[in-house]
Amino acid sequence: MARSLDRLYKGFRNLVSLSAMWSMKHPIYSVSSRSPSVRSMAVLPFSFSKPWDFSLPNPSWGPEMMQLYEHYNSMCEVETEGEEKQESSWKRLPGYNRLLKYATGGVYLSKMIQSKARLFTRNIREPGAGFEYVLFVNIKEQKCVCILQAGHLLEGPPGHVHGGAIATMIDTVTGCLASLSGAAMTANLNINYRSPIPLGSTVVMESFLDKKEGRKMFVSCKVTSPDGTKLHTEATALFLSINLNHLMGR
Ligand SMILES: CCCCCCCCCCCCCCCC(=O)SCCNC(=O)CCNC(=O)[C@H](O)C(C)(C)COP(=O)(O)OP(=O)(O)OC[C@H]1O[C@@H](n2cnc3c(N)ncnc32)[C@H](O)[C@@H]1OP(=O)(O)O
Repeated sequence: MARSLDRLYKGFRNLVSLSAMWSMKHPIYSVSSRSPSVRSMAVLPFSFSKPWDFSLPNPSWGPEMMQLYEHYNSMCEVETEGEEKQESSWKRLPGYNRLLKYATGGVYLSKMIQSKARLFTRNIREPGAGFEYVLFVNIKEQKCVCILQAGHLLEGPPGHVHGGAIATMIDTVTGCLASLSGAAMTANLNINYRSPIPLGSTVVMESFLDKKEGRKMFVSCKVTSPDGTKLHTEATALFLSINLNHLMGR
């Protein structure tokens, strides 16, 4: 089992390169004109044979979410300098509800633990109802950006996003950054909620690796409005790299 876990984590590391391939195979929906009624009726074409990539646009995505997606997605494209083609340091990460299963071609932790396990942030099937998000990473700059559209099932204070839902997404974005070079777990997460996030709105979450000391990774995160003028949330987190056996209680 330890060997399977090692293979599994190597698979996660391959996600970054896999993402480019995946986006070529799955053309983006046309979402230019959207009304709320169209959004609520939209149904994702879930496939039971192929993993569904939740980080590609669906009809529930509003104009701000789409605009930001297109902005970061265009930065993932191959850069050309004169005749030379250079791979961009930005990558879009595909988003699966069983990340480890689909990232590793069949070897997955969920099955070892429980076949019904699903990634917390990807388990609401109604498009637009829960966490609609896409993650972009810049390995060179050790930076992760998440574009989040928070759906109506994430309500905390009336009309606004629950603080726990915000914390979940901060943990996801910072955790993704910390896990790029190996498995890591959150040891500490400090959050300052500066201004409430309206339900249905889109926010930008930027995460940076501030410092690395042995197994410790100090990561920060900032949640802002799409134009960056309004600060919603700030956070710092400590992640510790782990041996995957840690999760198996060894
Ligand atoms: C995971 C694999 C998946 C891979 C697929 C990737 C998918 C990527 C996308 C998904 C994204 C989602 C990401 C979600 C990420 C979570 O939500 S993880 C879930 C929440 N976190 C947990 O449940 C962790 C529970 N805690 C633990 O398991 C253990 O306490 C830890 C954190 C692993 C640390 O234990 P340990 O390895 O035994 O470390 P320990 O020897 O106690 O301490 C080492 C050092 O760290 C310091 N330290 C430890 N804890 C703390 C603390 N809380 N505060 C300050 N310092 C501390 C110690 O003081 C010590 O310092 P030094 O003396 O060396 O200077």
